[in-house]
Amino acid sequence: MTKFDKAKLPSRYVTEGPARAPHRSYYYAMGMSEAEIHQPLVGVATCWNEAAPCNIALNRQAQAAKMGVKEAHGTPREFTTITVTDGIAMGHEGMRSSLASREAIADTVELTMRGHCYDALVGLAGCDKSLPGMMMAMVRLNVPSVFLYGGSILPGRLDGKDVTVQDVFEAVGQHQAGNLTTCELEKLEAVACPSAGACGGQFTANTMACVSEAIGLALMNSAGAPAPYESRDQYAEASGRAVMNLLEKNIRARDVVTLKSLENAARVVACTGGSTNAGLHLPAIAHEAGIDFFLEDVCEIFRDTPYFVDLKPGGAYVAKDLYEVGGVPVVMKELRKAGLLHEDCITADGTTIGEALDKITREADGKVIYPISAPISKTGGVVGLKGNLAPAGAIVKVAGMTEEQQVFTGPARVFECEEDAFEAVKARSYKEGDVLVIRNEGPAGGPGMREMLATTAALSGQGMGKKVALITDGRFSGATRGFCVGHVGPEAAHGGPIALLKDGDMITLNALTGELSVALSDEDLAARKADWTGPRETLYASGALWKYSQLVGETYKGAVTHPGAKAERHVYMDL
Ligand SMILES: CC(C)(O)[C@@H](O)C(=O)O
Ligand SMILES: [Mg+2]
Repeated sequence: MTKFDKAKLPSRYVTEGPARAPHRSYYYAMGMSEAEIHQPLVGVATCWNEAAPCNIALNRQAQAAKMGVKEAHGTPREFTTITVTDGIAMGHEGMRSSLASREAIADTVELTMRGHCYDALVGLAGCDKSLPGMMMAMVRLNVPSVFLYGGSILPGRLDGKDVTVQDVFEAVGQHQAGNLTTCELEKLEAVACPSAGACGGQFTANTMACVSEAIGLALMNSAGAPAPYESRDQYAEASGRAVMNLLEKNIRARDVVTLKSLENAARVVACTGGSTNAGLHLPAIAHEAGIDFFLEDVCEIFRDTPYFVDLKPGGAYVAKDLYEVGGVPVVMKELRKAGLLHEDCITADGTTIGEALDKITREADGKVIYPISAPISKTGGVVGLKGNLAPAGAIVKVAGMTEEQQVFTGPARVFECEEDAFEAVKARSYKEGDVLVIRNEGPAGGPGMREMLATTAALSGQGMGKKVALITDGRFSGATRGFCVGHVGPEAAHGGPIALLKDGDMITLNALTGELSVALSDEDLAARKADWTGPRETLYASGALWKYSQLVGETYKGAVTHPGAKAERHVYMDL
């Protein structure tokens, strides 16, 4: 006997009454028993595929999640969605599909859930866009939901040192500069990524994995264990049981994701020196709940959050090291000590964050996680900027940079797209002191807001990462380092000031005061705007990317494809 009142669950539309006999026939066809058909139906969405190591371990974990659902008298129904893997899409046209895939993932999970009237959702994801896409679907549907990260990759080992894919991207620059032989490059590429799992530093996937715990959608500590560890499967099973508990208590995704829990998530991004992409994904998740939590709100949190977790790319350690010293819960305990955490938010086990943290006995180890009272730096590893060059804001990761390195003035060197900039970097046709400007790479103008690790890593690899600055209306990888300012808004395609820059304009970037400006008066900018010939024509006149370019909204609001949506009028069946 199930303790769930099926008459109140969405799945009754597909399993109950004489009119649903044909529907039940399909379930019998898949080997389900009568009892299983009449239990709650739980969608188990995974992003498993063979595109990249990030998602390859999800299938195993999904089976464990399904066991957990079954143990708690639910019937799991597994389904998959798409992914685009940034590491492989990087540096070419393919990267335009990346951010657009976040929306496709949210949409496909939503449509599958709606079409089959599932009652709850366990979502497993392992890569940069699949994590926020899955969380967006949970908040959009507002069903009882538990998120589970697929886990990070193990670090590679070369010449007695841990290495990650970041080293391989940067090795391309060393190779271009003649400081690395082809043979050495090949040796590195063969060992840098030794297992299943998402990129190992505090890059975008691990940043969003930390967010999943901090925001409350994932069980505490579930993000930490690397993908190949079968100990992850205990969390998967527990996630399956947890979603049934939430269903019983009718705790839904929007009870968990609130303004306060978004603030908790932003704190964790800042104190770990996380990916600037969180400046897009947190507003996008908030948007699904009808909450205005824009880039400037995220940056406001960053401003007074100490940076105290020493992770790559700014710092020394990888996700596995963080896990070994206690993971996100220990980080959150430090935030709590400084009064920087809302403890009353709900987490995936149905208790509050404060209650969940009370059960954690470990303390900051002082090496990977510093005590918040003696942080690496007093302000966040990620900073927001504004000024006459970015009236709608911009974002930069400063983790690992000294205060002197966070102020830069130099002449603009303008490129109309990433390829032009990469070629110039490859040919070393730029100078120390330049501010490289890459425009027409915004969400609508790219289209797709490409991530530019190939170019920024090449600069670092050439040893020029600290000698130039870079600004763009596109975005950066979590593995990008150097003074690289992204999300400059409004984007060039919308006629933002970045579209009006000319070579030689003097640009000032100041992460200490939060300024991004160009030495042009309002009159100068207005005169240039009057002469502006309009957005550059993109390559895409049809298909998914054209559709995306037509629908996508502004960067500071998360580059969502339905900026006018009214989440407060949301319906999922009659929940
Ligand atoms: C390839 C990476 C490192 O995953 C990157 O895409 C990121 O955003 O962190
Ligand atoms: Mg990425």
